[in-house]
Amino acid sequence: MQLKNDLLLRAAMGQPTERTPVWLMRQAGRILPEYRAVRERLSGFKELVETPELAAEVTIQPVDLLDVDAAIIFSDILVVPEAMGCTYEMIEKRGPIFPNTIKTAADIENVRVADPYEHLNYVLEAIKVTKRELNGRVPLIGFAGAPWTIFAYMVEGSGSKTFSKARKMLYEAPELSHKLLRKITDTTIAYLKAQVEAGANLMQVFDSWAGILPPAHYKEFSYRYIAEICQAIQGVPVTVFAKGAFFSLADFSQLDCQVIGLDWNMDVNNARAAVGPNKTLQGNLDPCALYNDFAGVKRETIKMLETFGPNRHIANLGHGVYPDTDPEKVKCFIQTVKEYSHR
Ligand SMILES: Cc1c2[nH]c(c1CCC(=O)O)Cc1[nH]c(c(CCC(=O)O)c1C)Cc1[nH]c(c(CCC(=O)O)c1C)Cc1[nH]c(c(C)c1CCC(=O)O)C2
Repeated sequence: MQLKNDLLLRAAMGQPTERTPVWLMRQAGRILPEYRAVRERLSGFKELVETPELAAEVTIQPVDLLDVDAAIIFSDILVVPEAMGCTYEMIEKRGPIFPNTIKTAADIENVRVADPYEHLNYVLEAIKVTKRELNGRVPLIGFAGAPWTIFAYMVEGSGSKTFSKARKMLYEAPELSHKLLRKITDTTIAYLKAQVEAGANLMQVFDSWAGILPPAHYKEFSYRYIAEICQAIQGVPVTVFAKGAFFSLADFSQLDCQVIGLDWNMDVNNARAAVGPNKTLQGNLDPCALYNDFAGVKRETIKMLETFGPNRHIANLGHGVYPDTDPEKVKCFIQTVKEYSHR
């Protein structure tokens, strides 16, 4: 079906656009009272993720309420380790916990390469329902975690300041680490391909814990698997967002992907110089800039747009929007991008 608004896809491919497209990481979620209303009726986060009609409903909320240029399928990166046999629990106000972490060679042996059609069909169904209900209004973004970030959760068992258990495994058992990363990569490639087949228009790979690795480890245990994923996903643009991986931006220029996401620590001019002219950059306003008054939100947003310039840019925050952000400030950010970048 022909999209009525394909700004995101054209900007990703480096084609000219009338203005800069804009969406927000974590736009579907707690910033919207309408999301919280759906969520409160349910037993928990997982019921929402696993019920395609409800996942589609909250995926579309930001399109209706915030007027963003893309929807992102409501799910989580942690559905992948769950499909591989490591279930997670989402603890209210604390985050995810894995009751059984990966510790030994036998644990890694027991992890399976998941078939997305068997173990993640609820996400594929949610994509199909969302595409039908969006009716071509905006593109739908599919996503997965990068293998290293998924590995970090499977080994550590929860979020962590240091992820020292996960990083320790890279030193103590590099071959075993690669064995697990191999299984995660194979699952992720099949999963992303299935999302494309279900109708998603662009894929984003989240490497949320990229920034905790030394550059040499990043290259060996993360980058190479991301490169493989990029090569395997054809037919839709791919965005790689590796939070904190400023040291790898020059390597990212070699990836078979169209868009590189920048976090708010990254200097836009340095990033452009490292990545080169042939990729679109996405980002990178500090999520805290949205705690400003309206004039401040506008000012910071315009500053960001001027730094990136009009071409090969997708406006976004440098990470997910914080849950206590006023949706009116989010709207101000979006409207400012639309008005200011119009040409
Ligand atoms: C690391 C990571 C996770 N999940 C995700 C990442 C990568 C991006 C990033 O770095 O933020 C990705 C993610 N998680 C969620 C989405 C949905 C789509 C969207 O971006 O709008 C996406 C793209 C829903 C969610 N995932 C989660 C929520 C909040 C849970 C709730 O509604 O009760 C939502 C809306 C929970 C979650 N999920 C995860 C954590 C650490 C937490 C707890 C912290 C938090 O609450 O933000 C793992």
